Amino acid sequence: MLKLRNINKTFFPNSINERVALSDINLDLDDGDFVTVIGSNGAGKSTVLNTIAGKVSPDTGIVEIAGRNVTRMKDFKRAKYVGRVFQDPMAGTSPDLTIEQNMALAERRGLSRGLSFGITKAKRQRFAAALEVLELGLEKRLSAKVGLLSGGQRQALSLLMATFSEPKILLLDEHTAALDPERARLVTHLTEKVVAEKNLTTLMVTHNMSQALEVGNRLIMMHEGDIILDVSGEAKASMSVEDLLAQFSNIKDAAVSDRTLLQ
Ligand SMILES: Nc1ncnc2c1ncn2[C@@H]1O[C@H](COP(=O)(O)OP(=O)(O)OP(=O)(O)O)[C@@H](O)[C@H]1O
Repeated sequence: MLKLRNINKTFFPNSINERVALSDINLDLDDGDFVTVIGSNGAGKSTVLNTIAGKVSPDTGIVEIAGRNVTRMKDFKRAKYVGRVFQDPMAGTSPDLTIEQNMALAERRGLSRGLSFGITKAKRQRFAAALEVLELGLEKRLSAKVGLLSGGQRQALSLLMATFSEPKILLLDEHTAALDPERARLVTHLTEKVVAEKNLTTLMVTHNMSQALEVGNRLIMMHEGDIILDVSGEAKASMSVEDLLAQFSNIKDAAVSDRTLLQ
């Protein structure tokens, strides 16, 4: 479903600010793979997601989504293949628009823009049915402004909107990190539910190692622009946080730094 081949990305090359963000990355995701991505600060996690979404153009290499070479496809065109949820609950939705207006926009993602939201009765029913899955009662608040929702509710709505048009790839960029533990658990649970129901191929960046082990069928660890560990299935299921830290130390002969270690 997703192929990254020999992806390299250096920001500000040949300058004093030069940063090698990705160093010959190769990654293959099968249909329905749910991959968690961990790594220390600056490891290149967001740059991988940005490269897949088309926000960052790689210096070399190929990005293929569902058999199509999208390496040079602009991000707004790629939007119909790629759904994304960011860390900031404010980022995925428009606060001044209602829930149904936000959803109408999400449904049209990647299509040409029209002037009206065109919310028909049938659409409203479809939106309500989709919202029911979240079990947050949002289906009864279709005409409420999104700015009135809590961070957790907003993030749950962002998740639904990102997956509404059934993207080929779902990118989750620390999407539970800004929530309190209870809401983070709720959104994680909803994520697992939506991904399983729609069989979405998913990459989820997290700084929380326990979450990275609990969720998904595969885990990759990045360090200095490189994928240094890739475990799946039974091997992942039987791993503990201590095992992960030990693996990191073995591979890189270094301790995992700051935030990653703390969680
Ligand atoms: N737009 C940019 N311009 C310049 N340098 C960048 C840009 N984006 C990322 N970088 C650099 O590329 C490297 C990888 O950054 P990236 O944000 O991908 O790491 P990350 O693993 O997501 O880190 P974190 O966990 O801290 O968010 C870092 O050295 C960073 O400073």
